[in-house]
Amino acid sequence: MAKTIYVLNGPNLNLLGTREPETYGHHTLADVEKLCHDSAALYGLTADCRQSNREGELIDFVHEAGAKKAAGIIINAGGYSHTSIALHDALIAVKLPTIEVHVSNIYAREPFRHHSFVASAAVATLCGFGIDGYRLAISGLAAKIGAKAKA
Ligand SMILES: O=C1C[C@@](O)(C(=O)O)C[C@@H](O)[C@@H]1O
Repeated sequence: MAKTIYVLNGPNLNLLGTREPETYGHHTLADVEKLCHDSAALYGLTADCRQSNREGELIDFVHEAGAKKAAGIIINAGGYSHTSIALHDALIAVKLPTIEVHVSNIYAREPFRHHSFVASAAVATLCGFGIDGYRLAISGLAAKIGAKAKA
């Protein structure tokens, strides 16, 4: 079974910790990535964590995950969630189980955040749990792919 999950974070998520802490909390991207490494390890999986502020680079990461036959993708595409048909198409193209994450509850925010192009390419979306959403997403992905928790 494939062991690597790609954890992709999009634009401005490198600013977690200092960016609008009232909305996104005080945890940093480094905290997110450590949480993902630790959460994946519980299931014998490895998290390959990437962040980019560029749409094309995120698409390249999705293609790479597909080419390497990764076990799945966890993605917070940030603002591109609401705009990027190209990212949606890339996720559909690689056919990997994908879980969408948002730190904030996008449905309790401005109407322009209520639609996500990523959502329709994903198995599930988690939003509003803060950075714990990444841990929950990895747990959900592990269940989906049949990766059992290590004793
Ligand atoms: O950049 C982000 C972060 C976000 O994806 C979240 O994690 O809550 C929500 C998006 O609407 C926003 O553009």
